[in-house]
Amino acid sequence: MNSVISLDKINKTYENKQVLKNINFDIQEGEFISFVGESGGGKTTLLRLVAGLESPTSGSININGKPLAGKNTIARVMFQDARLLPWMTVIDNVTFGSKNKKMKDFAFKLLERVELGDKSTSFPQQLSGGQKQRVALARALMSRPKILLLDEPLGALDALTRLKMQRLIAKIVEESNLTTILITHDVQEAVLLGDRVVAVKDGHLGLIIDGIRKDDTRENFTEVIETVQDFILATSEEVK
Ligand SMILES: Nc1ncnc2c1ncn2[C@@H]1O[C@H](COP(=O)(O)OP(=O)(O)OP(=O)(O)O)[C@@H](O)[C@H]1O
Repeated sequence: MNSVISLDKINKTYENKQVLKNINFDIQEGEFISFVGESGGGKTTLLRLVAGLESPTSGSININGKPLAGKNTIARVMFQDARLLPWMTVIDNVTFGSKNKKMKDFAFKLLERVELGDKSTSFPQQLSGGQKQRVALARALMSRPKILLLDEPLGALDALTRLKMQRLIAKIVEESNLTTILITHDVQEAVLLGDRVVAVKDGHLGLIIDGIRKDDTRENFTEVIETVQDFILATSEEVK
């Protein structure tokens, strides 16, 4: 199988602080990888490198076998805040204001997929937090990316909305065969959504474990969550 994302001996240093340490990791097409771990462990930095928003201090990132130079054009990022433009309607936020008929038709389809078909002419301030994130998801899908990078996108949502969004993201990612990286502080979310769950420890990929999407018995689910939680808690104590 071909790796869509391949990280080879990645190091990243900020102002003498080494944030990522010799990261080697391959992600296959259509895989969903969850990164969890202590705050400041380097998860967002890793995601920014894959997005091409920053470069590694050393090592290489290959996307579909080619070295990444500059912005990753087949990836889109979704953040904790939806970052919608308040003066534009929902549909214009998705099309970036384009009046092109084909783009608008596609944007409408995407809004239907995120169950917001009836909100296309609303403005962001008329939407709930979950609805805003769904617009952000539709906007991320507008350029038909192959890679979706999710930086704690559900972090600000209430528990029930979060559960609904998790299901929606899982469905859309599966349908579109998107290769996905999710950063989350929620271990349950990481295990539920991820084909693999990676606990990031002090700049290293500490624990790598299969999620439960393909093997979902309740017993296994609890076991996987506990393993990840134990690892993260042990990590925090060591760091202190
Ligand atoms: N642009 C920057 N300049 C200097 N230091 C930075 C920069 N970006 C990140 N860092 C530092 O790198 C470390 C890792 O940050 P990063 O945001 O990747 O961690 P994280 O695991 O995503 O944390 P969190 O879960 O809190 O978002 C932190 O110590 C942070 O202060």
